[in-house]
Amino acid sequence: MSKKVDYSLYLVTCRELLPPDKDYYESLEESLQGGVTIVQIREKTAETREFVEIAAKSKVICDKYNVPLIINDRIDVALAVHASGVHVGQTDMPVDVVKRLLPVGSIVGVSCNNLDHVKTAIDDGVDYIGIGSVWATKTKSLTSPLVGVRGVGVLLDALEGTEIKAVAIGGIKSTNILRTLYGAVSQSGHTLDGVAVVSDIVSSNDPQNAAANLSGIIHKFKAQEHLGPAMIGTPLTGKGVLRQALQIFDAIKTTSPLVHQITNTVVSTQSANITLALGASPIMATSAKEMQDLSKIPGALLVNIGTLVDDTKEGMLASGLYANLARKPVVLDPVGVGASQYRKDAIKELLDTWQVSIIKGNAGELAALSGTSEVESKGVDSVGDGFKDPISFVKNLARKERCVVALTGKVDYVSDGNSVIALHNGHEMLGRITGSGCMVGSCIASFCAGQTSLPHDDEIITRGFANQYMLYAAVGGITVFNVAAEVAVASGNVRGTGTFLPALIDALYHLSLDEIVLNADIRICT
Ligand SMILES: Cc1ncc(COP(=O)(O)OP(=O)(O)O)c(N)n1
Ligand SMILES: Cc1nc(C(=O)O)sc1CCOP(=O)(O)O
Repeated sequence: MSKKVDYSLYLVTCRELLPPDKDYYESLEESLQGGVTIVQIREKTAETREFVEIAAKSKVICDKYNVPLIINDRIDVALAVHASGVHVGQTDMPVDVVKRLLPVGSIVGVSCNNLDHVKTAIDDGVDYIGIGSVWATKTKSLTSPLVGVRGVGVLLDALEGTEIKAVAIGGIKSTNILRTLYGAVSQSGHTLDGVAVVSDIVSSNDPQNAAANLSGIIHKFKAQEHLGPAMIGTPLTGKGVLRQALQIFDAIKTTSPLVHQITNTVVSTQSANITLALGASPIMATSAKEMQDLSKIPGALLVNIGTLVDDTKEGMLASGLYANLARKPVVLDPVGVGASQYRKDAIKELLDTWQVSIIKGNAGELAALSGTSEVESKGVDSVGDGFKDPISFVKNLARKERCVVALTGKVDYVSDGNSVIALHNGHEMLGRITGSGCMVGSCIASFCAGQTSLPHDDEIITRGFANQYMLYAAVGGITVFNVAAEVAVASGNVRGTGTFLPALIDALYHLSLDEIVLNADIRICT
């Protein structure tokens, strides 16, 4: 039976990281006052006597706050101070020996970096596992590969059906804790029981505040967790979704929100023009150096990897992180992700670094992103007829990535992990010009920016970055673009692909609410 332990904010101590003049015990007590729920004493250089002395004094402080004290590696020290348990690594004393030596009821935790470690930990019957390192860290030199946020989810899968708890460790700080909590999720929706932190608390001059900051984020996350991946409470209707999308369309026209777009060099100009035609305002900055400043102004961020280079990737990584911190929606267009290992690695890094609100891609791109070979791609194009069951595919991917997913094709499918909506508008001319998919991304991002001026249901918006409007934003962005294509061709001004693009921009510029209502074909699948 698992012991009742609150693993949510797990402090691992490190005297070497204390700020100059900061007393170790003072720092520990302040951390506890800030909301640390479990403490591990990790002394890598102390002599045994000193270790025992530190552990004994720390135990008195932890007892005052009714917080369990764990000892790193040293069973003798744990026994000497009557600690609540021990944490061991893969090369430390084997768990069965640890369990034999410690009093019954002691907490035993083990470090895990891969699936084999987790399987052994299950067989050994540990109480919790420490999964790491999730992010890069300067606190210790790592000998195993980084797990990455989404990699933690894979290890959580292996814990299904057990009562073993899991914390993530390594490089976790206030700037990435939300992504860590959100992104580390098993296929059935299990999330971390907590996060273990060293430097973000220990090296702070104000550890109480540092811990309180982390604790606040964890509690908010845990409070929303039971709400599950679904973002819309009431059953959807095609008309209802259209009404919401039109509301955003109207908001774009009246507020002209700024949309930050880091896109590819092939489509940059036409993406900016399509954004302007819709009524929003584009900003196409790419340098990592200005991302913090820029995150404050735009209503949404679009990241499109069509012509990815290392410098732009740095900008993308930074922009998403700052957008997350500013709670601005992030739209990801994984253009041609299946084409090269470089793109696959980049998408993994981006999705491990920030929480995305909407992922939009064709069947080949989304297949590559999700790791299935069901649909192949050729360059940036999808090959073949797409997924056998696109409805289940988008729903599952939305649940896995905790965002809205838009699968584009002859019919477009949009899901928030609960509902799936099929969009039947569009024209075959869109497939004959370059960048139509990228322009759809700009339209979706404009809708994401447009929704910020609308009144939000507080309870639902706090579910994360993908609030209830994200589904409508994806539907709205795709629908207006596709309806504009139909209107452009019907106008009689299109003589070929050369005249189609300006006619499309014109049609979008003049598109009225009535035209959208008349033409939009939005169907609820589930
Ligand atoms: C909660 C938690 N997880 C992992 C570790 C790492 O432990 P270990 O592998 O034993 O490495 P060292 O801490 O000994 O460097 C941990 N301490 N706590
Ligand atoms: C102690 C430890 N164990 C790790 C593992 O991967 O098992 S990473 C790590 C250090 C974590 O420190 P910080 O929060 O400062 O990054």
